[in-house]
Amino acid sequence: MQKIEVVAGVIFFQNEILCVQRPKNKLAYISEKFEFPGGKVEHGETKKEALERELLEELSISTHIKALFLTVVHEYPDFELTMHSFICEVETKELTLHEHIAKEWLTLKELKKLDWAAADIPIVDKLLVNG
Ligand SMILES: Nc1nc2c([nH]c(=O)n2[C@@H]2O[C@H](COP(=O)(O)OP(=O)(O)OP(=O)(O)O)[C@@H](O)[C@H]2O)c(=O)[nH]1
Repeated sequence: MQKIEVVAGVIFFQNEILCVQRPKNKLAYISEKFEFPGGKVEHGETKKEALERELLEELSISTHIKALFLTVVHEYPDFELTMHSFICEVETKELTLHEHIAKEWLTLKELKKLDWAAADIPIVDKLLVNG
């Protein structure tokens, strides 16, 4: 099975976290799901470099990447995903959606109301436990 390695940012502005919605996709299980922004690590890049690049490309934002939060390995029907999530901070909510179709800034207790990609659920759960 195809393996994909992805980095994703859990981006805080004060006590709110940025959640972004993917566009429609032929794979129903990721189509229009919410996720933490990021993308694939390219050859020769560190994880942090990949995340900085993806956040600039997808959202036109620069973030302060603080620490690795959780690595999730999830088997989707068509590929195996390894996703490294990092806690990040921004100083402004200003951004532009270049690929996603919607965004929400939510507090921890609001996160569960969204329809998350399955691989993101362990990240959401850990955020809720850590409070
Ligand atoms: N970035 C990101 N991808 C996720 C998350 N959860 C999740 O299942 N994925 C899946 O990981 C895969 C890679 O994501 P991506 O499409 O953002 O990567 P990318 O921008 O480098 O892709 P591309 O350049 O091929 O379009 C997608 O199939 C996506 O559905 C998440 O929270 N963040």
